[in-house]
Amino acid sequence: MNDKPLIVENIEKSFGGVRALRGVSLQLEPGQIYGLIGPDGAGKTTLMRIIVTLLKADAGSVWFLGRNAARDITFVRRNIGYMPQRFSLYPDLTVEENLRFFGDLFGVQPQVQAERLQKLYRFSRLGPFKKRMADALSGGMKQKLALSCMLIHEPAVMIMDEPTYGVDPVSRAELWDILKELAADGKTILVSTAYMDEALLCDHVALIFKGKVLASGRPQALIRSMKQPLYLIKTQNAHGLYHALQKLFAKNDFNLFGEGVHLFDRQNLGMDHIRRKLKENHFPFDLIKPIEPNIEDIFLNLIHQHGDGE
Ligand SMILES: Nc1ncnc2c1ncn2[C@@H]1O[C@H](COP(=O)(O)OP(=O)(O)OP(=O)(O)O)[C@@H](O)[C@H]1O
Repeated sequence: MNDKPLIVENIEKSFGGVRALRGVSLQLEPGQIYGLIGPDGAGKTTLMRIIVTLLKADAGSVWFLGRNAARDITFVRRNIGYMPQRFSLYPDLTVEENLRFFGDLFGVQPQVQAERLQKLYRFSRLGPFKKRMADALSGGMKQKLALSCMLIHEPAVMIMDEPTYGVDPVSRAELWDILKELAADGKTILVSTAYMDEALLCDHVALIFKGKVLASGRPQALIRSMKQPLYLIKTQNAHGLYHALQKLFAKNDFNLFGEGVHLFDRQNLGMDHIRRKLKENHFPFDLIKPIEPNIEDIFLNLIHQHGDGE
């Protein structure tokens, strides 16, 4: 029997006419941080709810530690940690009371709880706030408490739905440090995010869009797989340039970023040729230079290749 932490095979799920998942497959290795990267509505939450047995798939299967999840719901729920997007802490309980509540819920003995609380305080740095009401915590602290509540029964596999959503950058970095520490400790983590920069913090990512995995692999390998030259065209007027470029290039060739436009040179025109064209057409730009793609470039490129996912 294959006892990989998690195998997802060809999951399909529709809500009425909406195909939320169209044949999604993933395989997680022990101790891996596996990122599910995609924009709102890509299907990340639906997939996670199916994995943790809160929702039934229309087709396909989930294997959790070698067992068929749909047939062994109790085993899955006992051994998996799930942190939903809107995690319900008890606002009028303190940090410690929340942790103990979840400890009781998962049947963790009080003396074991006491030990685990100390460990959780250490890495969440919530120790000094243990008597504070959950409601009075900052957004980042609430997320760390939610994560700690999920960890009190020490699950081997964790499913986290956008744990850093809406959290300030410092708390985001702290949460990622915690995930890294957990993975180093042998825990397997499936984490979703809509923040592209977080993809680089994962060992492996699946780029998901409109219910389909467009690509999966190590983030750096995905970046290296991009063979076409990519140029940054810097400008003070990115929107103006973006619209102007529509006259010269196919819409799949360029994307708008804060500092300007990223242009994929699909036709191998070369930078000098492109620079000349921009000047001839009086397009507003400061400079053009070759750049390394980032994960967002890769994602946008894949979305375009798939005909915007349809
Ligand atoms: N209970 C439901 N009823 C109808 N449609 C749903 C339901 N749940 C999800 N959907 C639809 O399925 C698609 C995938 O949604 P899902 O919430 O899984 O995406 P997501 O990637 O998690 O995005 P978000 O971060 O916004 O939750 C969307 O089109 C959504 O509107």
